[in-house]
Amino acid sequence: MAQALNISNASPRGDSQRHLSVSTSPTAAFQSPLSSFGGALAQRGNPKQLKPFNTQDIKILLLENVNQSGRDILTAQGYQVEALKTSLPEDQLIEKIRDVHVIGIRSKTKLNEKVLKEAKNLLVIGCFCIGTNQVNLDYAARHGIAVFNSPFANSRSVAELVIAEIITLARQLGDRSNEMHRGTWNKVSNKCWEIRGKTLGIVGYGHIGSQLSVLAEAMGMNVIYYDVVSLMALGTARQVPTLQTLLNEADFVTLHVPELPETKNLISAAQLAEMKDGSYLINASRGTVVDIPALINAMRSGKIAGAALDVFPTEPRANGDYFNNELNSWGEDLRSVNNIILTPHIGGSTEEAQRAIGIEVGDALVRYINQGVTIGSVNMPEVTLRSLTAEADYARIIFIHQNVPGVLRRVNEILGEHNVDKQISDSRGDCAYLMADVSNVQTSDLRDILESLEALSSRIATRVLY
Ligand SMILES: NC(=O)c1ccc[n+]([C@@H]2O[C@H](COP(=O)([O-])OP(=O)(O)OC[C@H]3O[C@@H](n4cnc5c(N)ncnc54)[C@H](O)[C@@H]3O)[C@@H](O)[C@H]2O)c1
Ligand SMILES: O=C(O)CC[C@@H](O)C(=O)O
Repeated sequence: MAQALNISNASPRGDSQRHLSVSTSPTAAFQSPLSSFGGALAQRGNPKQLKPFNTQDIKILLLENVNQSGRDILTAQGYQVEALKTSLPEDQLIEKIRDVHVIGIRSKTKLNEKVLKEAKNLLVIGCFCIGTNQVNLDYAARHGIAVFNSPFANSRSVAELVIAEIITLARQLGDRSNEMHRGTWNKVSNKCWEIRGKTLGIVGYGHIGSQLSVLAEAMGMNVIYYDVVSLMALGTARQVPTLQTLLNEADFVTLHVPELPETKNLISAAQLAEMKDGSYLINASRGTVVDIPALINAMRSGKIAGAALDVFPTEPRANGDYFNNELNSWGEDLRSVNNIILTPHIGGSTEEAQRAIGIEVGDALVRYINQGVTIGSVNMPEVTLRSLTAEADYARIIFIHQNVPGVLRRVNEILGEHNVDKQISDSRGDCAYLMADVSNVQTSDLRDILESLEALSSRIATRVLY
């Protein structure tokens, strides 16, 4: 089995050095020729396996109860996988992240600059969810750390939850059920409605919003939507030109936008005032999108007849933790309002969605670790090459570098002395990714190539796979 992987990674400022030569240990510096280069894996006629390292040296930390499907894919590769059920407090996260090559998270773990600065060996981050707002994507790209997510595997689950919430709010089911649990019979129809013929206003008509549109029409609702880009309407839905138009016309407003500076408090006192009297608000996007104290006021005044919140600006770290004023200053006020459904960020939490996410992100991580393929990355250019042929003396060179003029000329000077079979290069923002498959290279050639590439001032990270 081929055995040596060299990954070295330095920040553009040169303040961190990361070397990985895992014929013995992932943290040992690269020194020796790649001893088993062109070994048993290279069989003529089959695609070559780009797994030139001892897979058991790759250390992976999975947090927040990543689904078994993802864990299985990673452990089947032979990687060392540690899986924890919760997120970690920042100090413990920093301790752990220093040691690992891969981290898998969901929505709670904040991989900000402070944490990522400590992640000297980190190659890749897997977000086992849709949202990637919890990761500093630019910092990661500038340090050669690719980030992957699962862009739509839980969209249907969220859309179904919202349908359930629309009916639950329209019929005040939460309050009736709570009363029965307390032993009180309260048979009322006052301000309980059918949803047929009502207007649903969808803010953000992406993967979730558009799924929801189809389901809502099947229930007899009229659908309007507002999005910052012009998007094809499904069914008989209608795009409206402004958020205000949507708020003025909708009986139910549901939010499906990403967490961005522009979506912070997208719904605050002024927007709630624009909504129809007795209308409903649903937020299963991100907690920062709604100004919750303003919502509490609007519900207490009767302006808003009901709300469903699945996401909150600050969410507890683990199951069993309290949702109270220590977490968010308005926690107890929110809990006291009538006809409000509060759920613990479970929009995407179904068996189907979590299993699909585990497979999608697990596969993307394996492809990146073993082959350097970035298809699906949310912070790096998306680059792939077909598999190497099974020749013994082929290698794949990966050069992640700053996107500045003149780099390709320098790289081509280095690689130009060898037989480059295929090469691809792409850039995204400040980061560029070059992948080249070279043939007829000996181990001494590879060492020279590596040393020359690493000497380039534009270098962020260099990998050789063979
Ligand atoms: N509650 C959950 O468990 C759960 C599950 C999945 C996703 N989410 C959240 O839902 C969000 C939406 O998911 P998606 O898959 O539909 O995303 P998406 O990227 O497919 O769609 C988002 C849409 O919002 C639009 N948009 C962006 N800024 C806007 C603005 N200011 N005003 C109006 N429209 C705007 C975009 O143009 C896009 O069409 C995710 O970013 C994630 O944060 C939550
Ligand atoms: O599973 C999670 O923690 C996040 C779910 C959802 O918000 C997502 O972004 O996919």
